[in-house]
Amino acid sequence: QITNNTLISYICCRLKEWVAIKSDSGDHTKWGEVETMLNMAAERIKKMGGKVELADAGTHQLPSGETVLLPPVILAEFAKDPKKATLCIYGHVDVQPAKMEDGWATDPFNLTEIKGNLYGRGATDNKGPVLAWLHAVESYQATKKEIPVNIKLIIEGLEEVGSYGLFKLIKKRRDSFFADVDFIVISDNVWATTTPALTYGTRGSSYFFVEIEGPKLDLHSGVYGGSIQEPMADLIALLGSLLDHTGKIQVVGVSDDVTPLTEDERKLYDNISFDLEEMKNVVGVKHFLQDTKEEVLMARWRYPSLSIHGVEGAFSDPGSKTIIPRKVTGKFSIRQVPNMDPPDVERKVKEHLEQVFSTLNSPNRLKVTATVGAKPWVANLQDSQYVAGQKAVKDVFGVEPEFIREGSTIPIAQTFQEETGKSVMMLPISGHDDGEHSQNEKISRYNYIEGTKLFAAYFYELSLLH
Ligand SMILES: CC(C)C[C@H](NC(=O)CN)C(=O)O
Repeated sequence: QITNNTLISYICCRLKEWVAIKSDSGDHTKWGEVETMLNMAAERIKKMGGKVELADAGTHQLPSGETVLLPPVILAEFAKDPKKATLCIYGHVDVQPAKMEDGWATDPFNLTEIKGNLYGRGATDNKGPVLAWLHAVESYQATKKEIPVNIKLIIEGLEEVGSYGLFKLIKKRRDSFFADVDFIVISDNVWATTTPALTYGTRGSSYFFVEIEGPKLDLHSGVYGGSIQEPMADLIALLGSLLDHTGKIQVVGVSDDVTPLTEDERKLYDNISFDLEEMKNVVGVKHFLQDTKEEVLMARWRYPSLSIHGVEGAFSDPGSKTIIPRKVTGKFSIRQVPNMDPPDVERKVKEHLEQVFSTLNSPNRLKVTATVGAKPWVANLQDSQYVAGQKAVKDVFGVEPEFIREGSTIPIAQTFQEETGKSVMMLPISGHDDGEHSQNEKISRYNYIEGTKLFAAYFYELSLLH
């Protein structure tokens, strides 16, 4: 007889094993770890009786021009009953980079429980939720209950860099793997508050590399300083031209196509129990750029934003070094919303940077590369999946879910909807303070376990729609 506590320890141990794999997809030289993680997930699904294919995702050209082989994508399915609806679950097992030196309180790759929270890179984004889906399937198997829907899985290892190869794979498998799929569900985002939520929109994203190349070598600033135009100074001028102090993007025309806010949409914000003061404490800021709850949420979810992420090649170690770096690459991204179009945004950004660069009269070389190019996604709230999701939340948590959008990007969401023509819903189980991509990312035991129950209930509620 297995007790509840033993079972919970067991599923937390599984998350510990998954978090221990450093499947950071940001650096292509480390994609071996991503493959290890995919193989581990594939083995787990096989042990559960699933049929697994590690589908070839093709190749990808890096900004450097080098072509690399992509890690495979897991396409899996459990026994099929033609009388039941088929649900396809999407998730990813790659993670963002993480280092102790970034300011983690515990080793990011050693899942550590503190006061009911499980800390580790990928705990919430997205290894925890992927395992929760598998555990929901296993809960039916272990209790010898028929799973009320047919289950398919698509699990990738490059979501955090823009899902390279996945767009083509979905097109290729539209009439085979996806032909009998009725619903697609994704759990790769967070609640807005402590109330469970159903997500009906995510922002898209384009990621930019701005390279400035100057002298042949890094130079001594005492010897050459004052006599050459420094790449870093050019880059700072370019990066500084992108945003004003109110957060408004300065690239001409970039925000022109944003869908206007309707009264119906505005009303959706009234019922969200988002507390501005609490959120200020969670992130540690004195104030947001906007004043009201609605304005802050809209800025995060339904308007575009530009963020500057880093500079490669600049001196960034502790201590001082009197160097003029020869080549620096600035990195920033623009989150996009309906009806913005990533290729159009990318063209406007390149034109803007070239125009500003021309005013610097610099002898240095400018190169701008755009990657990701992920479209925003918005669902129809009348979609029947939302009825099933709403009921499942009520079954498990005893409350009505909040209907929210999400500021981050699930690159493949819109492609799923466009290419397969199937209904897509996001059913998050991650907490609003889980710190995706940040130091001390975590998932609470509560969300991990109750989230598993939510997924099991969702299978049941979905089957009632069919
Ligand atoms: C394209 C991005 C890197 C994708 C990434 N997605 C998530 O974090 C989803 N949880 C993002 O930065 O939005």
